[in-house]
Amino acid sequence: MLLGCIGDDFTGSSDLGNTLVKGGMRVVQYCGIPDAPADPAVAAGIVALKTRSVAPEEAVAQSLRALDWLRAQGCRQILFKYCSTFDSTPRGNIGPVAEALADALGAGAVIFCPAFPATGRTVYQGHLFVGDRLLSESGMEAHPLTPMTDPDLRRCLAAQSRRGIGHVPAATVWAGAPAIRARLAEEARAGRPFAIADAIRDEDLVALGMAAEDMPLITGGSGIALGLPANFRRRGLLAGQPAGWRGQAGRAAVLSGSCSRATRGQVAQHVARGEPRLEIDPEAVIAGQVTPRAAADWALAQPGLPLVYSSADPQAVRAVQDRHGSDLVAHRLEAFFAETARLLVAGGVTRLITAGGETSGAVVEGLAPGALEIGPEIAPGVPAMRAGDRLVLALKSGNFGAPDFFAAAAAVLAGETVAA
Ligand SMILES: Nc1ncnc2c1ncn2[C@@H]1O[C@H](COP(=O)(O)OP(=O)(O)OP(=O)(O)O)[C@@H](O)[C@H]1O
Ligand SMILES: O=C(O)[C@@H](O)C(=O)CO
Repeated sequence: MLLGCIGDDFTGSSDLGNTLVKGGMRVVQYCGIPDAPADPAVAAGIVALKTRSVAPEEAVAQSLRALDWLRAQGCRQILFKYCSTFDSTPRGNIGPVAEALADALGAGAVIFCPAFPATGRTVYQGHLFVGDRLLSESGMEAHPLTPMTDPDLRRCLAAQSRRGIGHVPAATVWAGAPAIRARLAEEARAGRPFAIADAIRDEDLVALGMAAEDMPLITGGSGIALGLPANFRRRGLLAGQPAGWRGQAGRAAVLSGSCSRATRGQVAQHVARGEPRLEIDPEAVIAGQVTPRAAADWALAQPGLPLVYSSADPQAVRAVQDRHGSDLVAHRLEAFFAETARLLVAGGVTRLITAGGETSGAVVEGLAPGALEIGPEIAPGVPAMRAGDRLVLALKSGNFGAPDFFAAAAAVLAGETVAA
């Protein structure tokens, strides 16, 4: 294994896998820390954790265990993947995890760059933008777990880290890898080893990756991996391309617990196409009036692409959260979707599509597939994945995908090529 990656959530880890596969690496995503050695043919291994919003101490402990396993596989470089919207709280977990990894690896200067231009996330003057809005005006300021109210990533990181915070401005990034390296060294000498790097185009991320070639640790969104496969290729450590994707025939189904604007648009499109759908009322789940068994039986009896969804608009979400508390609602719905997924797979579904980071995490933990082989891209940030001989998956982050995402995912999972 050349590159060892630690992801702070499951869908975000598959987003990173997507970037690395497009760069020509064979990539496997491990759901949790494996207890056996990796297949030696894997070029990049991603240990997917669910550490984005747990206590910092827990996130650090799990990340260090993941690091130990990755180092035992011979990795030459470690990448810590977090969200392209820098999802964190004033306590963490980006700062504390990065600090612990930097200490363990003896890393000096460390790049921090969540930019993902293909999905509108760019960093300029140390500030994070989503499209043409600052992060703090993008909707992320109202996130239920990790509200992002400060778009200045230098201040965000300073609040959750004991290291000095530096900056690599866009003009330096545009000057190329040697200039970036010089700036990082200068920042480290001045006591600012954790450097927020500007990046507004893919080329900027490639230049940052090239500059980080000899660094033991690099951190960012999936975009920060854009330049890394070429580093290994230049050194003769990586050759060829991963084996072609083998699609999976058989029944498909979609489970959506994401309430993001993008997902609600995808649900609306699915409904408009006349595809079968079953809306799940959280009240009915909490009262035990709707069961996973009933939802799975309904889906298994449908032709086409059945969708089971609780996706709802913000007012409806708030109303049920006000009645029951957001933790209880989330917990019940996630358990509902995890059990429905298990029943669907047991009932013969071979292509499963899930929407929402937490929802997908619960489903994957429920299915316990161990390792997921990353396949081709369905949409920016979302790859097809194989989980063993009979099951293929697509795990969609809430904000990703075009309105026809569900149909596109079912087609790619079946091995069909779809127009980009
Ligand atoms: N109708 C609903 N009312 C209240 N909560 C809901 C409802 N439907 C889903 N939820 C809960 O809302 C949360 C949605 O989070 P999830 O991470 O799955 O989606 P997301 O936030 O859109 O995705 P991402 O984290 O990838 O951006 C889950 O905990 C889910 O159980
Ligand atoms: O970086 C992103 O935006 C995604 O991979 C993700 O982590 C969403 O939760």
